[in-house]
Amino acid sequence: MKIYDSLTGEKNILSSKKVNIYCCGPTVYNYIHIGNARPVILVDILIRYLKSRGVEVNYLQNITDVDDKIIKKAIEQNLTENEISSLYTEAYIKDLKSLNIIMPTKLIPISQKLPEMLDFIEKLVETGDAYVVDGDVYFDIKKWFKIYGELSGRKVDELIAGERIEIDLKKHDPLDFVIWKKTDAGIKWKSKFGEGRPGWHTECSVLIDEYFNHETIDIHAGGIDLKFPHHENERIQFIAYNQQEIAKNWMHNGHVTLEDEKMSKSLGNTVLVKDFILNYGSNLLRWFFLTSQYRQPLNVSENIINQGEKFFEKIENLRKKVLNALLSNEQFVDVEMNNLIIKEFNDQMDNDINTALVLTIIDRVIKEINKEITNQQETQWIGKFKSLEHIFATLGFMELLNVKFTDEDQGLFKAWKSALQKKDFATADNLRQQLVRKKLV
Ligand SMILES: Nc1ncnc2c1ncn2[C@@H]1O[C@H](COP(=O)(O)OP(=O)(O)OP(=O)(O)O)[C@@H](O)[C@H]1O
Ligand SMILES: [Zn+2]
Repeated sequence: MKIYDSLTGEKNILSSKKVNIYCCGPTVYNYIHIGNARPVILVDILIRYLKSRGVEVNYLQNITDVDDKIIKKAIEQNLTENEISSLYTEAYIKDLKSLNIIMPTKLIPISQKLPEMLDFIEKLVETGDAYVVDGDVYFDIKKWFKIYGELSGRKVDELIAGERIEIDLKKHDPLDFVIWKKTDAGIKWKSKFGEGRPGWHTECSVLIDEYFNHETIDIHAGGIDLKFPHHENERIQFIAYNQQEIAKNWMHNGHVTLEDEKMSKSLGNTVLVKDFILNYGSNLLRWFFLTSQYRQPLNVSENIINQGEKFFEKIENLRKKVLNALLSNEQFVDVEMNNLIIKEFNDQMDNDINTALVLTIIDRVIKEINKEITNQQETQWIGKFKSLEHIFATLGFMELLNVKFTDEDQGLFKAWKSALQKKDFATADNLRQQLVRKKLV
């Protein structure tokens, strides 16, 4: 398959049978909003697709459970940092489950990897890639001027001018960033530099380095907002430490916006995942992300939610029609999935996960099945229906198109039809109500 790489701006071929993926996880000081769900669902769809093509996936995600924002929240709520981070880590995992996310192969709270972080930082100091000033440790960017900025596509002087980087007299260069932070507030660890905490950019580099055995991973995912400085800094540290790239492909998703403004905790314009699911269900959120190319911004609005609801009505109508056809018949010929449809689907997924076009395939196939059921073209529609089931499972929808039933259900259905034929409407009504309760009609 081809994946767009934000570093080179080109679509690279991903042909390996074993794929290592990392996606920056949440800072656990609040519930996640639907913007935060976009990278997670994107990676989930990618993983499900790769697995459907026989690829083995090793997927790591971090939990940032040490951070200034957590300390601030703990002070505000008169709780310990650990209480705050545990509460929101649990909430995050609960959200992942409600979103039908395949859990990462490993989910690591960064607080568990302090010795590894310190080893990493100490080595960077030894090699002259970092320097210590009064208990803080900074990454020294000057050796890396040639490649620093490549990911965000900006030259070093543009970065200095554009980012209004705070003047810090301790730094040798304005672009140097802290990798170990001296602190007297909040959780801290002892180190040879004094008591402190690791910097956020270092946490991801170290986790990747350790878990993937110093190897360049296949895909590094995350929202576009993390490109600079977070990913730029992750990359440069890894290169300094290992003399090789951190990732072969950088996969950045566009922002979810509300009234065309980035949804973000800091701006306070968030829709929480748990609230969205309560109101519209998690399938609708997944569908919402499928509607556009993942690199594009995506605006949430009443209009798009209405469109989503119509989409699921269409699926529900199809499900009932299929059930009716299946329940009315004793036997169906066993038909394989429709290979042409699966190929069309795979082709779009292979093209940098072109889900917007996948949705048009789904729409067309639904129309065809509806028509073929009406015309009783049994062998055709069953193959198409099976392909649709495969596509929905690969996209990670939950309980969609469920047409399972027991012999008893079929007995009930037949009794209803027979009562109708005999014009025994009282019995028919009663049987129908039972079928409705079982969602069979
Ligand atoms: N509006 C958004 N649209 C898409 N992805 C987003 C959005 N906001 C955050 N993300 C992504 O969610 C993941 C988790 O990010 P993080 O926990 O750092 O968010 P955050 O700092 O809480 O964001 P914010 O404060 O901006 O809401 C990152 O990959 C980030 O890029
Ligand atoms: Zn990261």
